Amino acid sequence: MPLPKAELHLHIEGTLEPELAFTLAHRNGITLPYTTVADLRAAYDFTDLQSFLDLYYALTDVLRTEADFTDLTRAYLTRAAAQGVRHAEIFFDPQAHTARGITMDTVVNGITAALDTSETDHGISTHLILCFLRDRPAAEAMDTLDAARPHLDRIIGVGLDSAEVGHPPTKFTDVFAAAREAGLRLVAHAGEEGPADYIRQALDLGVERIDHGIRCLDDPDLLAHLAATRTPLTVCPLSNVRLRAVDTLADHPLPALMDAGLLVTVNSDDPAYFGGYVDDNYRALAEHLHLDRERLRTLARNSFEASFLPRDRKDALIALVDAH
Ligand code: HPA
Ligand SMILES: [Zn+2]
Repeated sequence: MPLPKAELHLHIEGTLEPELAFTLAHRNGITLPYTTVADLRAAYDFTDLQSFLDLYYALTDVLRTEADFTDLTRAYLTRAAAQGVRHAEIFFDPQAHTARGITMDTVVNGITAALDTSETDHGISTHLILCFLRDRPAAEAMDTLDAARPHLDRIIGVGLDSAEVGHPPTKFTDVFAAAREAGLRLVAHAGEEGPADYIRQALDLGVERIDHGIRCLDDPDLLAHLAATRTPLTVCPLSNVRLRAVDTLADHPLPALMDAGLLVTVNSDDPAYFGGYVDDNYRALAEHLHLDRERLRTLARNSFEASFLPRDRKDALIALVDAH
């Protein structure tokens, strides 16, 4: 059995497997520009974040109805259970859908219908995090937050994703202040392709976790600050290699981040696109970086520690790792 763990960096749209993409395209009368699953998988040859995002956004077009979002989320939860996931904090990108005329209600109702049965079906507790697309205007992010207000009982926090370079966190200072005012938790992607300074800016927005964050190694003072404050990083090793933020798994900076005293977690990001779900990431690290069992258990404990669960739930889940 895989180690019990939390997944804290997972884009639900990034769990769309080619088979389900074809099923939903057929159901919705959409013709994809690919004829077979193999043909589509062959397009998963990315050179950077943008080349991935182009395909990721193109394929979201098959998601049209509540049932589509429910099927997508159910498929993820089924796979996550087999990977030892006991708690998942799931990102979604409403602007990728509302920009196509799909309503916020359709997206949130569809996803939460699957989350509602996750504890019973899979023993996985869940939280939902709304991400703003940083390459779109800040005013649109504010409109997105307003459109989500009727659903805030189902959304624990907000994040920031999409094309990083040229779209610094400071662009979203007002939106993040409004989200905090609404009682939401804050996270942001920073330091994936962008510079260490974007991590500093994300901290200035008030975020509690940094998604990716690997570029903090370029700034020793920032590294020391992240260690001292126990600010979690949600690191995604297979993603970093596929999007060429890191050359090979053997070169991945995860051990250096752990050795610097950071609260590092391992996550899958967009598993349908990057060649593995969360335990596949743990196993790839074990193999290529020779992480021993105790280091893997530390990563699993960190995943619960870095979650937005209440203290007693964290402790109960950490005890499962200890007993594993
Ligand atoms: O890894 C990512 N980085 C930025 N934006 C994203 N949107 C989906 N996945 C990602
Ligand atoms: Zn991500």
